[in-house]
Amino acid sequence: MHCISRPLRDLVICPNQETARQSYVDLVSSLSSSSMSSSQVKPGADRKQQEYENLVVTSEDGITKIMLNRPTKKNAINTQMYQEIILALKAASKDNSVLTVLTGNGDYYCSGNDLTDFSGITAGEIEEKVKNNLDMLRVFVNSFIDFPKPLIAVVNGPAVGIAVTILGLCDAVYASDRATFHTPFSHLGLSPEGCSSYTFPKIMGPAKAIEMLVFGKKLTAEEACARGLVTEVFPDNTFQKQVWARLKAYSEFPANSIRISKQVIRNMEKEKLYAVNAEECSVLQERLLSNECINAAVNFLSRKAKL
Ligand SMILES: CCCCCC/C=C/C(=O)SCCNC(=O)CCNC(=O)[C@H](O)C(C)(C)COP(=O)(O)OP(=O)(O)OC[C@H]1O[C@@H](n2cnc3c(N)ncnc32)[C@H](O)[C@@H]1OP(=O)(O)O
Repeated sequence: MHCISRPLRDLVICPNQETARQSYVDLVSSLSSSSMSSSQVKPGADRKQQEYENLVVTSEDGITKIMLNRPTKKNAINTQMYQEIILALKAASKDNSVLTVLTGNGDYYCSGNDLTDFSGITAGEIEEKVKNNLDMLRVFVNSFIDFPKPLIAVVNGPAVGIAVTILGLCDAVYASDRATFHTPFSHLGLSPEGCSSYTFPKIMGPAKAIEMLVFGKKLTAEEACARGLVTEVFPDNTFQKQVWARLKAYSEFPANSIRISKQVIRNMEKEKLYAVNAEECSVLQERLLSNECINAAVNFLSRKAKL
């Protein structure tokens, strides 16, 4: 026989409105007190700090903040930082926070992939290094695709390369009016990653996506907002105050409802995004070994070229 809990049974069969109302209250409180599973979140008041080499991660008022922390290198993402972001996202996906925020320390949001990553290795080692890095990139991008609760980018300054493409997998993007958005892949002999070959045409239409991803047009924050990549732009002098007040208000919404609604909106696309990510990484693996790319990296390292 099908078994229903006492408050629910009372609710279903009770003829008296008053008793029914009380039973409903009992049911709701029994659900919230006893059956909160580990995958459900409740807004936490915890504040914790885990040590990373290249990130500062804090949790407060239901918001976990992951701050890229290599300001002297414009927050360029090196191998260790990729791995730390993967770990920080994993931890944030399981913590009590309602929202997770990515931001940068200093004047840049992020200058993209660390172009010195391939320096100091021999010609014989390069193929293996590229393969390992691309395996890591695939896991990195998948951790954005899989992230179970709203992931918000607080873009405090210029963003380059992978720091821009990954925004297409974020759920909201708030930008300072000082921020710019630049994907100079062709300039570097590279090709799009972060699922941008799929998300950007969806967000802004193919012609505008090609202007960015193929021809490397750098956008202002207002232009990125007009194209739908950025949710809202704030004046730089009030940026932090306004954005954090907004996020604090959002973090007070019912946590499970927010998380489930994000998943309903995003989950439908997951399989497609995994496939796009795998294809982009496979194309990029060849690109990274091309003369076009090696020459661009050498030019940057020998200080002959920057953006
Ligand atoms: C894991 C798999 C591989 C994935 C590959 C896919 C690629 C994705 C991408 O992200 S492509 C984009 C790569 N990024 C760039 O091309 C930016 C390169 N940097 C610049 O052009 C400039 O540094 C700048 C415009 C970002 C800033 O210029 P400026 O304001 O004049 O500052 P500096 O150039 O003096 O920079 C200060 C300091 O930071 C170092 N730095 C900046 N960006 C990077 C970077 N991307 N990689 C490594 N280092 C970077 C710069 O060299 C300076 O260091 P120094 O003080 O000289 O030690």
